[in-house]
Amino acid sequence: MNATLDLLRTRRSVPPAQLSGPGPSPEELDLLLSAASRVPDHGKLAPWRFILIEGEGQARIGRVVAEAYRADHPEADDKRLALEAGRLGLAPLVIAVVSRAGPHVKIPDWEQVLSAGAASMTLIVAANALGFRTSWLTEWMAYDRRVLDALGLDPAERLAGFVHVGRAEQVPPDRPRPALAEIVTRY
Ligand SMILES: Cc1cc2nc3c(=O)[nH]c(=O)nc-3n(C[C@H](O)[C@H](O)[C@H](O)COP(=O)(O)O)c2cc1C
Repeated sequence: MNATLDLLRTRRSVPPAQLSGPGPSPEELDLLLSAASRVPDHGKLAPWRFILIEGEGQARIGRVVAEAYRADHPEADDKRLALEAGRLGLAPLVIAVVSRAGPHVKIPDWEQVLSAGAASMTLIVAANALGFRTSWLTEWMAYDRRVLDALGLDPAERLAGFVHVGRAEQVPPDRPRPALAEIVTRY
C-alpha cells in the first residue's frame, strides 16, 4: 500500500509517558514545521504559530503548571504537583500549536481555527512519517491563562493543543472507529 495511506489508516496516538528520546534533529524539526505551515489557509493569513518546548523550557513551564495547579488545589500533595509539573516534560519535544484566528473582513474566524487544526494534524502526520510517535493533547493547561501567559500567548490567541513528539517501540492497540455508514451520507 502507498506509505502515506498506510500511515493515515494505521496512525495511533501514543501517550506522552511512553514517548522517549531522541527527539527530532534540527533538520527533521525543520521538515515538520515546514510541512505544518503549508496547510490550506483561506486568505493566506497564517493564522497559527508554533512554540517549541524542550529541555529547560519543559522544566520552566512545568513549574508554572504546578504553581497554577497548587493555587487552584491547595490540598494537592507533592506527588500530584510533580505529576502536573511533568505533563509537558514527558516526551522529548512538545510543540504548542497556537491559533491566531481573529476578526477579518472576509475570512471567518471558524475557517482560521480549522486551519490551525490542519496545521496540528499535518505536524502529526509528518512526525509519524519520520518514524516518531505523537499525542495531541490539551488538558486543563491549554485553557489556563497563567500557563498561556507564561508561553507568551496574547489574549486573542488560543492553544490548538500540545503535540507531544517522541519515539516508541510499542503503539497501543487500535480503538473502535466510527462506522462510515454512520458518518457518511450522499446528497
Ligand atoms: C484538540 C484536541 C485536544 C485533545 N485533547 C486531549 C486531552 O486533553 N486528553 C486526551 O486524553 N485526549 C485528547 N485528545 C485526543 C487524542 O489526541 C487522541 O485522538 C485520542 O487519544 C485517541 O487516539 P488516536 O489519535 O490514536 O485515535 C485531543 C484531541 C484533539 C483533536
